[in-house]
Amino acid sequence: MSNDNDAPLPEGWEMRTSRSTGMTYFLNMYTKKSQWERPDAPADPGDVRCSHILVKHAESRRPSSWREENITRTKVEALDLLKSYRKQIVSNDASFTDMATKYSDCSSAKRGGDLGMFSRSQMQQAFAEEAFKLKVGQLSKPVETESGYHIILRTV
Ligand SMILES: O=C(N[C@H](Cc1nc2ccccc2[nH]1)C(=O)O)c1cc2ccccc2s1
Repeated sequence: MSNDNDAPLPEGWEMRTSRSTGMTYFLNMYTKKSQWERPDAPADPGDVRCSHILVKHAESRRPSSWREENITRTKVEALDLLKSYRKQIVSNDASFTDMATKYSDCSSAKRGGDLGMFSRSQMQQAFAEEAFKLKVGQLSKPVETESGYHIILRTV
């Protein structure tokens, strides 16, 4: 995707000037991530970018993660745990990115929960359905897929 310098920045992004170097950089107001490259506009209006927090349980498709080799919690325990994380985020006691990095059972935890850009067909249907309903910056309620329970933050 060419970086058209006249195109408006995608929603949620701001252009900043580095105090130390005077160089222009770009800051995503939702993920608080900054980068030197101008962010690409969504590859096509059908694509979105989301971050998520996943809590797996014993009946998850793959009941294992970087956090826990053998996940034994029940579905009810997983949902309760995820709701407690969501409450901390909504009450601003913790940032989404920190909570994803610490607690998400998805390998995207290493990227603050960021899944990158995706189209509807690229993610499990229940996940995509909720993700595409979100406005940029909006946090979903808990969503169930075969992987477990997720909360989804749309960032682009
Ligand atoms: O499917 C993945 N990870 C699975 C868990 C999982 N299941 C999902 C279902 C829908 C959306 C995200 C999901 N993540 C795992 O680690 O067992 C992905 C990891 C990553 C990492 C970076 C970018 C995309 C993806 S999709």
